[in-house]
Amino acid sequence: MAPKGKADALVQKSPAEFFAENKNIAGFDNPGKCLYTTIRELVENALDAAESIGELPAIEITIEEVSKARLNRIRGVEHHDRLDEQLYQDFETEEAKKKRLAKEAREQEKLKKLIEKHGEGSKEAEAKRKELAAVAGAAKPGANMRGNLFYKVTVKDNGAGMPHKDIPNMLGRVLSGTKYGVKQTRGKFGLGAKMALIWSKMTTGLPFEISSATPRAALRSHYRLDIDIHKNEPSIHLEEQLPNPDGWHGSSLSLTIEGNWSTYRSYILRYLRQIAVITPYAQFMFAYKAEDDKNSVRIGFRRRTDVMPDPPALTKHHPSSVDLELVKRLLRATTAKTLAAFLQKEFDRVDKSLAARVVDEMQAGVEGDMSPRDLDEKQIVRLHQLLHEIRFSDPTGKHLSPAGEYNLRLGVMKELGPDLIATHQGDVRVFEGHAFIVEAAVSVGGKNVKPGINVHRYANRIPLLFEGGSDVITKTALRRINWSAYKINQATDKVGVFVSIVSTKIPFKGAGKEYIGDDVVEMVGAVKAAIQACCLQLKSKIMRAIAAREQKQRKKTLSKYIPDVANAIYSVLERMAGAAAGGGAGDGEAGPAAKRRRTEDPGGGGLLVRDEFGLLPAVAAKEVTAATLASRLSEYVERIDTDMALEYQVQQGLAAGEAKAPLYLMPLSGRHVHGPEVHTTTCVVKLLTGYT
Ligand SMILES: Nc1ncnc2c1ncn2[C@@H]1O[C@H](COP(=O)(O)OP(=O)(O)OP(=O)(O)O)[C@@H](O)[C@H]1O
Repeated sequence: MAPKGKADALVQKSPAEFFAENKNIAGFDNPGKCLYTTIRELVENALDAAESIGELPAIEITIEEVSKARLNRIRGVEHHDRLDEQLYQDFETEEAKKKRLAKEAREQEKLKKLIEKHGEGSKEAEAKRKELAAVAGAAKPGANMRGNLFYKVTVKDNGAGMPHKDIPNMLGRVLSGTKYGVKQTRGKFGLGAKMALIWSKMTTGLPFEISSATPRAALRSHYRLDIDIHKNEPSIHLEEQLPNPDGWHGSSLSLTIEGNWSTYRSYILRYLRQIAVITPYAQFMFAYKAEDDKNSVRIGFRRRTDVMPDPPALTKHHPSSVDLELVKRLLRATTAKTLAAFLQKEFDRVDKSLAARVVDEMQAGVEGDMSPRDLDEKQIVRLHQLLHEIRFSDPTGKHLSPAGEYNLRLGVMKELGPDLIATHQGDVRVFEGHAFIVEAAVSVGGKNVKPGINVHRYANRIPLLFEGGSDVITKTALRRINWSAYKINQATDKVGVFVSIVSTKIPFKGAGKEYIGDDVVEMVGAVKAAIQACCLQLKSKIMRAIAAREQKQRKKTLSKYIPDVANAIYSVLERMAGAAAGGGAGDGEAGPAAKRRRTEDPGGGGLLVRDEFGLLPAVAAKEVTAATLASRLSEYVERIDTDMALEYQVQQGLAAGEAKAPLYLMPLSGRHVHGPEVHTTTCVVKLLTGYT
């Protein structure tokens, strides 16, 4: 607060200072989350860099534990022996220690009792165990002290690399980047890598270590650089260009930060697993190197296809997406000589004749051959209004690069191995002049899937792991889909919902790119439609599965009774055959009727027997036994089952009105256009839809 009577002094902040003070806006909330977000930002840059040159990404991610002692050695800080132990937060008197240990023992005793009463793994025991894990260590003095949690994070890619002279600005100046154009990219704000550097600066003070080479470069750049937060400027510690004899291209970025592996380990691994699902054409090698090697982790997510989606293309601004300030900026920066040429050159969906009509509509003395720079303030305002009032065709969406149903399906199959899966790619839709495409996969069953609806979200092919509750995908999946209408039990079935949205503008809430708001009506509609389309496909699969299950069950039930039924019938037949042989009279009829026998029950019960098939003599001669009857009954059950299955298939085919088309087998060639796939237990049949 300013001293009384004095006004607050005016202070200006650099963007770097602002983000350093509000790092949670960019997803850098606490040490654990910072470790996660650092990995995420570097991995996403690596993927963007490889895809931008059409290279199948191969990415190495290493997190190396750095003890405080090692960190101090790196920083040149001398070893420090404590003089006065009692000064420190982790000091504990003998009495306090005794009390703490006694309490811990009591809690362990309670857990033991719960296990005895409800069993190991029971709900009660697990809840207690969780409670103990949550408070473990928290009661220890000094628990809040920042401990030994430092990590060297290195991410290496085989991407486009960075031009030598641009590296300091790209990685040492907040809000600078190459992804501000109208293009679908994972990065957008020119912030992520610098936030990681700021975090490193705030916690360890160590700089960025960067190696990078562009394709076919004879030299490789090596930088050690830092950021001057106050000036928002790079500060270079080391700059050199080294020979690049093996023609390597890509980047390797390394930072040493404070973090918390144990609390964010599961998020980091989940993130990698999910990015492997949506990017099956990439290879990720992950290594966590602990100081104690037994705690180290190594995981590889192998490339599962060489089919990479076409890279996204740069497009122009759609007229309905521009604001007044952007119109002014475009007018200033354009190389077009006339207003008509400006409209045609700078905007999507504006051809020559439409540009001329827009200029005519400007009126007030504006001519098509007028220079864009000569427009006065009022004319610019008029132009901006017209751009929003005139009906322009929607963007085509050809510049977008969705993962593709093939990749999405492949990723889900490989990671979850579900029992059933359906995928769908929606049409190109538009919001605020930006095209977007929603793709979805819905799976049922699979490994490591919890019962219920498990939502997996992707935006521009980035997995989104946090703030799910407010996200358009989660809300739509949980609240706007009537799962039971598709024969899916929302509570007990293991349902995986994967939704991926790609666009030149993802309406993220916040610079941390954690979730997409639920307030964009167009997006809500597209997400719902994509999930429903998958559910519809699943419904027929599920109904077929249910019918097959019921059929199997029916057969099992019928077969179970066969021995008893055969024995019962046989014993009746045996009695009848005995009675017939013992004096029953024929009915005297001729012809076919001669086969029939009528006999009176020897017991006098008045039983009338008609032996339609001439069975009784065969029974009497032991040609027909209980075993014969059982085998004939089994055959019959088998036959009606096959008949019913055939009947069902025919009805399904007719009911679904499926179009039938001839099917041919042929060798694959590069000219074939891939269509959907048919997955069986032994093979995958690729359907081809034509030639290029
Ligand atoms: N591995 C890399 N390979 C090539 N270029 C890179 C790499 N990492 C970063 N860059 C370049 O540095 C720029 C800045 O990266 P940074 O992570 O700060 O922001 P961004 O990716 O553009 O956006 P966002 O803040 O949304 O992540 C990028 O735009 C890109 O041009």
